[in-house]
Amino acid sequence: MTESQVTEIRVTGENDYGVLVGRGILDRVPEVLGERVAKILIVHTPTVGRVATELRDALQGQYEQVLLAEVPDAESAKRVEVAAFCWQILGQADFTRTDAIIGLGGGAVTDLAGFVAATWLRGVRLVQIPTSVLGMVDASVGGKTGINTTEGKNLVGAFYAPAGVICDLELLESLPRNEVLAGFAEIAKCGFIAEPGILDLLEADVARATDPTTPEFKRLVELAIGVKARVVSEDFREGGLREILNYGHTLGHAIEHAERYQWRHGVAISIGMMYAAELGRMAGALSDAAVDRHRRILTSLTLPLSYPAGRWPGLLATMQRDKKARAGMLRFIVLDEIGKPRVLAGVDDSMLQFAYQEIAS
Ligand SMILES: NC(=O)c1ccc[n+]([C@@H]2O[C@H](COP(=O)([O-])OP(=O)(O)OC[C@H]3O[C@@H](n4cnc5c(N)ncnc54)[C@H](O)[C@@H]3O)[C@@H](O)[C@H]2O)c1
Ligand SMILES: O=C(O)C(=O)C[C@@H](O)[C@H](O)[C@H](O)COP(=O)(O)O
Ligand SMILES: [Zn+2]
Repeated sequence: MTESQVTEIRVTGENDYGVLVGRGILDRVPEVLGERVAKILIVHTPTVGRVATELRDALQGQYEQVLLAEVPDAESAKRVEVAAFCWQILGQADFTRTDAIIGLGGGAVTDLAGFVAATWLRGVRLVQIPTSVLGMVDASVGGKTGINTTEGKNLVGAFYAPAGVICDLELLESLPRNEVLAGFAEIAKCGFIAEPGILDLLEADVARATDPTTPEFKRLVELAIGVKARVVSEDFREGGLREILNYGHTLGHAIEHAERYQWRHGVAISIGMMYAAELGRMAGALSDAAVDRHRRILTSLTLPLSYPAGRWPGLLATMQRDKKARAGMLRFIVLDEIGKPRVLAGVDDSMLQFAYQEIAS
């Protein structure tokens, strides 16, 4: 694929903004930033330093000041000390409410940049430019921003909508293959919870589906963003429906915490989805065939499906801090069938452990 159309997927409801998907589309940044912006802070990781510098150079003549904030890579960016480093730059450069922040990087950076934008002066303009598959299909799209704490994943944050999101598929050229595949955990998630067409595309030819240069890849990115945009448009603040986007995350986040945030999110979520599938089967509805489909698809993406047996007590303790828990009661998203998610609450610990035994290594 040499040329591609620019697709715009809109998030509506409480907020209204577009998610652009195309190739070589960073010239759309000023249009998405909108008028009146004078100063811009581009928050990025070292891995996309060259893109950040080129973007700054391209914007420099058009704005009063364009600054770079290079932050630590991956989950190390999602710490309060790093947010404070960004706040310090904004303070020292006198950023006002008409100035803007650009998040440029993987999901960890867009989560951090979003949180900084939400908190600086109680909210300044934010444009997200995700550079990983996961950032494009999920993290940058729905306005969930946040950082981790010692106690758990994403425990501090805000719902804060961007002015727009720019998914330039050319930026994926430098993304390592294992990161591409980790991002596909969230694409598969959208397939399991709402869009079985995603699963069909993955099953038809996983090599083409996961090759960022193919039309199939672009289609999958658009389908996954479409699922997220539809859900977020209906329930931005997670009053109910939005919880389905957390499929696989109750255990997945506990695994990330157990691994001290050294694992990729998508890798942990893969195990979490396999667990949720087993739980769905035990809760009485999900068929053996659907559970096997989870296993086949996640395996075809070379994602893991199991976690050591002895880790269960620690995982169970961490899951108590999951944001879906209510009054000390854990709640999971499970499927009755592919495309039919629901909340499963009030499950006793023995059933939870029984399901874990199915994925324990
Ligand atoms: N806010 C949300 O709704 C939401 C949704 C899903 C995930 N998340 C969060 O997103 C994070 C995971 O995102 P991720 O998988 O992108 O991880 P990440 O941000 O850690 O990026 C993965 C790795 O890829 C590198 N990278 C990114 N783009 C690159 C590029 N173009 N070239 C070379 N290297 C590149 C990064 O520097 C990093 O080393 C987690 O913190 C997760 O909690 C948030
Ligand atoms: O957008 C959502 O809502 C999601 O749950 C998407 C998830 O993929 C994402 O990992 C999110 O950050 C998890 O949110 P949390 O509220 O469980 O921290
Ligand atoms: Zn996720």
